[in-house]
Amino acid sequence: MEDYISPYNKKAKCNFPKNITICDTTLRDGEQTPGVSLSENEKLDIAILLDKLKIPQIEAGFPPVSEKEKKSIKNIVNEGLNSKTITLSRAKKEDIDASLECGVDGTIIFIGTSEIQLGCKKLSQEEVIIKSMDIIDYAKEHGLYVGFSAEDATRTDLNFLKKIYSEAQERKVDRVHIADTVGAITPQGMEYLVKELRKDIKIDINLHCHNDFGMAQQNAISGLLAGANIVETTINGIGERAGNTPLEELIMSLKVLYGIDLEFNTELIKKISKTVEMYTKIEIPFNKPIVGKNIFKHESGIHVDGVIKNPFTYEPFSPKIVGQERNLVLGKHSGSKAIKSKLNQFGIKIKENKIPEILKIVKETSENGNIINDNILKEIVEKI
Ligand SMILES: CC(=O)SCCNC(=O)CCNC(=O)[C@H](O)C(C)(C)COP(=O)(O)OP(=O)(O)OC[C@H]1O[C@@H](n2cnc3c(N)ncnc32)[C@H](O)[C@@H]1OP(=O)(O)O
Ligand SMILES: O=C(O)CCC(=O)C(=O)O
Repeated sequence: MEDYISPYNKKAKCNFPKNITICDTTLRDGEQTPGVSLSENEKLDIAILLDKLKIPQIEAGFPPVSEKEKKSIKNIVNEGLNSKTITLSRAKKEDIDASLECGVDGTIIFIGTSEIQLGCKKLSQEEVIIKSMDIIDYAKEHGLYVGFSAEDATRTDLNFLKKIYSEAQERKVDRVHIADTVGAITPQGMEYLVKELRKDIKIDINLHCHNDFGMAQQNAISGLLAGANIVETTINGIGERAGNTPLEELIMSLKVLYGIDLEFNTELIKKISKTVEMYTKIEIPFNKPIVGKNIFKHESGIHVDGVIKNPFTYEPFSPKIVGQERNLVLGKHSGSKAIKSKLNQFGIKIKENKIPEILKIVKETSENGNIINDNILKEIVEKI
């Protein structure tokens, strides 16, 4: 693989579990982004791209939302993808029935467990255990792969959390979810919590991290290092409020920085990111790690000179790994090498002593608030 990262990464001891996997929830939590409503075809397109990327599990939706939502989930199931399809369910039999009707492989049963959630729903801890175990039994009896999510787990009393996860484990759920529902935990808090839970919980632990403080990815990595082994992600990090752990950032950090290659087809990342941007109408910030349009774009003269000589002077990995392209642009911060490189690209031959003149006009044009596109550069050259 083409990259050039810090040699100190390997010096630090990082004991990741062997069986890390990803469940992508773009089509469920991602779609909960206010204002987003994906059509059946759009959902199917995204699911197909996730499958091509080789994401093992797709959370395809939340069936009780509407008849159309159920139809979208059924369409994805009927596509016969390699990725497993799962849904979200409340602790209600009707939700499990709806998931069964959709024909998915599994479902995640969630219920609020923190004091604030229990208070709002007027439920005691005991009632929550009884309610959720009943539904877990029901879902398991009907052959579903079952995840149990303690909603707001990171603000839930630890003894209660251990108790409810242990009961779920006894009922043979396939995994438990630590939902950091409002992004309220730190990476160190997540490490502590996962290590505590790992004393009792031997099944898969899934991390559902929200990004309210920009910590979602760090929390996921910290949780994995502490012994959790599944992360829920969304493309472009969309989702409730500040969103979820971004799929592209997590898998590329694991692959490039930590050397954990989950064998995804990462060259499809830019395509899937653009598709989600187009369908959700949520613009990707220009500086969004991995997929933003500035990630492999260089204007500063010293950087352009470096990148021309060796791209790894100012890039940690090669754009083609994620389906991006390198882009050298001209502006106020350009140097002569950038001008020469652009002229070469256009096959324009010009005397060496004219380059400073062109550079001066390029800088002035940019400082006057204009973008120097290819045509403007050609006009400048013609003038000279
Ligand atoms: C943390 C998460 O992201 S959880 C997922 C959140 N996603 C969504 O809410 C998106 C989809 N939601 C919807 O389409 C609707 O809210 C529906 C169809 C699910 C429910 O609609 P309504 O029946 O009209 O209920 P409404 O949304 O107003 O209120 C939620 C109800 O669900 C109950 N509820 C919330 N969580 C759960 C749960 N895990 N198990 C059982 N009931 C629950 C609430 O207590 C409330 O019940 P109440 O009416 O007795 O007070
Ligand atoms: O854990 C999950 O997958 C569902 C819960 C959730 O979406 C949340 O708490 O934010």
